[in-house]
Order: sequence, then structure tokens, then C-alpha cells
Amino acid sequence: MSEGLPRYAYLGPAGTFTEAALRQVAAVGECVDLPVADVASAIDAVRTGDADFAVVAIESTVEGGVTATLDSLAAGDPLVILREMLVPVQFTLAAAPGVRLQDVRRISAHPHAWVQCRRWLAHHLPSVVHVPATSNTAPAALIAAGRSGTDAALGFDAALVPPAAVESYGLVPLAENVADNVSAQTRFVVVGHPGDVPPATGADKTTLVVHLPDNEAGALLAMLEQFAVRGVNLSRIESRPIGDALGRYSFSLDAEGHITDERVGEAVMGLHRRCPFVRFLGSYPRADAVEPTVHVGTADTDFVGARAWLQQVRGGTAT
Ligand SMILES: O=C(O)C(=O)Cc1ccccc1
Repeated sequence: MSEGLPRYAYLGPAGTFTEAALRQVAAVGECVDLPVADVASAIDAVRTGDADFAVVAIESTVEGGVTATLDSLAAGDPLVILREMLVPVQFTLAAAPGVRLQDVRRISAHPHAWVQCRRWLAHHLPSVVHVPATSNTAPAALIAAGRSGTDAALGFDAALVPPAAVESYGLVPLAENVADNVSAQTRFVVVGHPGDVPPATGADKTTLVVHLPDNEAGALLAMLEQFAVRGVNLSRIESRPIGDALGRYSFSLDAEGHITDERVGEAVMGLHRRCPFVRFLGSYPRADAVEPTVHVGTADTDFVGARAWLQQVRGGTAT
């Protein structure tokens, strides 16, 4: 019975790293899995009501921000991030039974997987051709659908696949641990409708989208100063084209702290005063549970105390 269970849209088919991230949130049977073909469709499924939540990749140690996710969240009906999950990323080069490594001419792979294995591929299979895939398990599903690995209609001989998915799709490994960076990780987020903000834990992150005032020298510096003077560290900042004219960029950033932290709230109010567009994309617990360094004069009590003092000054009672 799946009635009443939360519905999660995610990049499928089954066995992707995105599904591994979803499993950190809801076990099989605790939710309805809605596999889709791309990140934008997962996010749109929440907007249309086809899903309650989407699980999407937002940042990787190799590629930085996942632009499809950042762009989908930056515009359109507002959604928020509720939670983040980290997934270690490794790849196996796999194929249908019978295919040998020396026969491999064309490899199907998600573009992010391809870049993560570039050095290994250049060294071991220098003339191999990349056949782009929509996810890390899409080519595995094609092979499992019954086409032999050497079938010309398939268009590829092998695929870069998450290690855990090799067996479930009936593939055989040709080479394991082919990713160039052994400690590669991808950060995934749960996206849902705005509502109650997850409570502060003391180790939180706040994601924002900000547009700067046009033609103003130092506008980017002024935006960053809102955080700097209040002791708020940023763990990610990226520019993305707004899309309406050349030279117009939107900034997507993660700030350390929760919107209910005084220093973060004050910084966001500063952005609201100075910037033509600010979108709050959520405050949520950090997956690594690392607490921020609180600099002198930027604790909640400092802001509350300063506000009380100002009241006294204004009321003529300050000592
Ligand atoms: O979730 C997956 O498995 C994907 O296909 C997206 C992806 C690609 C590369 C690294 C992490 C996630």
C-alpha cells in the first residue's frame, strides 16, 4: 500500500547516486519512488503536484555547482531546500556479459561521470568515444533491456556505472574504481514547498539567490560585505546568467548558519535593502554537522544586546 506515503521524484532509473541519497531520507517502502529522466523534471514534478519532494544533486567536489539544479531553483514558483545528504561517488566500467575491455570503443556515461573518470580513460582507453547518458544507470537499463553489449543499435559497448548498480542490472565489471578522485562526493538536497523552516541545529546552511543592482561599481563587494561584517562565512558562491540580457548574472550562494541566527537574519535583511531580488532557498542542517566559527561580536546575544542598548540610547536611558 503506497497511499499516503510521501512521493519523491529523483533522477532514475533505480540505482543512481541520487537514489542512494534518497535512501538516506526514506527507505524502500517508506515512500513512493518517482524516477524521472532529468533534474529539472524532478523539480517541476514538485511544482505541478505530481511529487511531494524532489531529491537532486546540487554540488560535487569535481564539478562544483550542478547548474541544472541551481537554474531550476533560481526561477519559477518558489521551492525550498529542506535537507542535504552527501554521497561518495565512485565508478565501475561495466558491460554486458561477454564484452572484453579491449573491445570497448564507445562508452555511455552521464557527462558528470565522464569528467570524473577523464584521466583514467585517457590513460587506459585513449581513443574511446563518449556517448552521453541521462543518468549513471540509464545505459545499464538499456543493456539489461536485453540488447547485447555489442549490438550496434545500442550505440555503445560499456558504461560508467555506480558500483552498487553493476550486479542489479546484470552487468559485469571491466574495471573498478575508475574515478580520478578517490574522495569524490556529491551533495544532494531534498526540495519541497515553502512552509515551516527546519529548526536550527547549530550546524546549518542557508541557500540564497541574489541579483545585484545594475551598473553599480562595487555591487558584488557590497553584497559580500553584508556577510563579512556579520561574521557569516560562505561555503559556495556561483554566478549564473539570468538569461534576459548579456552581462546580467544571478548569484547562488550557501551561507553558514540558519535564517533564525541573528547574524544570518541581519545579513539577509541587508541584501533585501540593497539588492533588487533575493530568494530564500531554505535553511537546513549541514550533512557534516560542522558548526560555524562565531567571531567576536557576532553571537546572537551580541545582536540582541546591541538592539537593547540602541533602544536605551533612543529612549535617553543609556548609561
Ligand atoms: O545520480 C546519479 O547517479 C546521476 O546520474 C547524476 C550524477 C552524476 C555523477 C555524479 C553524481 C551524480
